[in-house]
Amino acid sequence: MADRPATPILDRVQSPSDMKALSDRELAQLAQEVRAETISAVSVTGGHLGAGLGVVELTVAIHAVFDTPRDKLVWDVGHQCYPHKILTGRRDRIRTLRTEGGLSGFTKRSESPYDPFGAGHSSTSISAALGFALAADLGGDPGDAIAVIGDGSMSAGMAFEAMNNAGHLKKRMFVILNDNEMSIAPPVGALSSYLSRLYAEAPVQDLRQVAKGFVSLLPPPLQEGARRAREMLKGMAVGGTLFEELGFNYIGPIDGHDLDQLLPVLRMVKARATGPTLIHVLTKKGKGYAPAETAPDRGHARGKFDVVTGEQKKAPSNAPAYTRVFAESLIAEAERDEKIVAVTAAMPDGTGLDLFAGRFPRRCFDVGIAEQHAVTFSAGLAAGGMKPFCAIYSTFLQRGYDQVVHDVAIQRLPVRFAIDRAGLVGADGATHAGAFDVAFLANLPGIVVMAAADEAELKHMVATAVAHDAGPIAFRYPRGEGMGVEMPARGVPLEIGRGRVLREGARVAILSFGTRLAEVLKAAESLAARGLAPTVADARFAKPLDRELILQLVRHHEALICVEEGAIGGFGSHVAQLLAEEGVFDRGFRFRSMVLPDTFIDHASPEAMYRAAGMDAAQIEARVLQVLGIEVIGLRA
Ligand SMILES: Cc1ncc(C[n+]2csc(CCOP(=O)(O)OP(=O)(O)O)c2C)c(N)n1
Ligand SMILES: CC(=O)[C@@H](O)[C@H](O)COP(=O)(O)O
Ligand SMILES: [Mg+2]
Repeated sequence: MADRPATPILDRVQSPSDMKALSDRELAQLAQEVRAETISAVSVTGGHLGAGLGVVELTVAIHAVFDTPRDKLVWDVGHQCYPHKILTGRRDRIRTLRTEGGLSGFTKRSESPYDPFGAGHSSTSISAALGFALAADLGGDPGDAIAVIGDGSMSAGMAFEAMNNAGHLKKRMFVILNDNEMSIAPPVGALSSYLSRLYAEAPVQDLRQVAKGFVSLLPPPLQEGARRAREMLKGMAVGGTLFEELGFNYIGPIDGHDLDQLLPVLRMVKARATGPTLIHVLTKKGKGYAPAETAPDRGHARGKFDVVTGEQKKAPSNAPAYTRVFAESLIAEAERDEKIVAVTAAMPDGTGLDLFAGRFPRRCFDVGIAEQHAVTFSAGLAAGGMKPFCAIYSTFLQRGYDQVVHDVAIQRLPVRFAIDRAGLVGADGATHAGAFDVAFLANLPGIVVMAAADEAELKHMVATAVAHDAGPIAFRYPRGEGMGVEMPARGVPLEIGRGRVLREGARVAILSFGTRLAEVLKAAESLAARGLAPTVADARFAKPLDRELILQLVRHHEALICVEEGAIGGFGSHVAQLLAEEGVFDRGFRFRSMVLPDTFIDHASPEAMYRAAGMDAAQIEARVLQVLGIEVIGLRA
């Protein structure tokens, strides 16, 4: 075993510039130290583990060979960026990952010059890197542009839009395809099979022409490595690839954990490549940590864990998670209705459709990271007579919005949208907030938009969606555990457009939409203790609104306050529109709409984020007192 350096090399690396003087052997040692640091950090904070472990050597090699941050390194999704953050001056804060005030779990421009482009959603890196490459070409920020994109993210249409354009523009840029044969779940799709064939047959683009003579260009210490690369390439077959057809130089596949391959190839392409170049690296998600390597999801996301055993320290919950309630409700409905089918965009576990697929393998479709396709595919299923449940997180549904409008709503096709992760999601921060779905859906003619106030309501909304064939219908529910309410034996379809009054009060009515209801009821309790018990109602529907209920609340109260887990333009805006149209404001009626603030809220716990958003029980109470003109010291509305 090579004698280990007395001082960890990582202690001598404050930034990538400190890596330039390291030998290849020292870089290999550095990679091991970065891997250990990544495991240690995530054991403390929780977060995305497997993807980062899979790119440790690649991260070291890129920062050793390229001149970051002058060269722009753009990570796709960004969930694999923890080794990158450790090597780019953030090691001292790496144990604040995904915590309030701490480092983001994804790349973020405002966090570091080494994060030239933010991420969180997949398949954006090639587009962004191409932008940087053209900017440099046109006299903007100089430097090379390198996108690192996974095999799963490569399956999204946006990645091929960018490849198509890059191949056309023919500007020098680099795409490193990190192929670990994993998405969150095992990858699906023809592209995944194609990539597997690429290294089964090992056809590689013959770079001997590029390799010829470049050795003399490199400084002597690097020439040996370059010779090895040339020898290695000599042994590889010549073959055409899809990527070359798109105008890229293709190199690979190479072992993404072998610095003896990575370093000379990256040095070579940096020295000599012209035009767009794709380097296909093979890696293992979770590499170097057995509890991740052997896990079905390869350690994609983990709570805090014990490094030795890999055991997660997750507090047991006494309430079913909303996701599981959705899945179990849909399974129960599908037992009775063979028209029910389900669609996910690469998130079977996150949406709970892995449970549905286990029961109905032929009626569940994972289309890969392809939300646009998922929506229109669902529209096709509906047009073909099925009852499709398109289960997509609120934030990821943003990617398929035109398809919702153009292919579903205009044709009034009965697609059922199961919108999980509605509202603020916590550690994933602003890129994953489910803040906008009500705003971008409820304005569509003919759509029904619901929000579950608790897990029992969610079960009824699944039944409601099954029964609704008149057009598109969406129901939203948050990430995490339910309220622990009593569950009905069976979901019962709700009357479309009907809300419910939960407690009668006076002077002020609070109309809640979604799971803020729990905080509203807490606020109501506190107000009752002041002798100011408000009426509390659950709207259930943002579209169609329960006009009768709303106007009744107006008739019997001095003021109406709406509360929702969404940005402006959603439920409260629709109520305001109704009140305006009914001339309610002409009579000086007081109305308030509590929505998420007009800002992107950084990662923290969901409770802390809602507090920052001004939407916890105390702030709801303060808003009621304020609208009644009652000033209470210390209560911030
Ligand atoms: C538009 C979008 N849809 C879904 C996700 C959820 N997601 C995060 S990582 C991931 C899998 C990415 O697979 P790959 O690109 O192969 O990276 P790996 O985790 O294997 O390193 C998915 C589906 C996302 N971030 N963005
Ligand atoms: C990186 C990414 O986009 C996903 O892994 C996402 O973080 C999953 O979110 P949940 O943890 O809410 O399923
Ligand atoms: Mg992958």
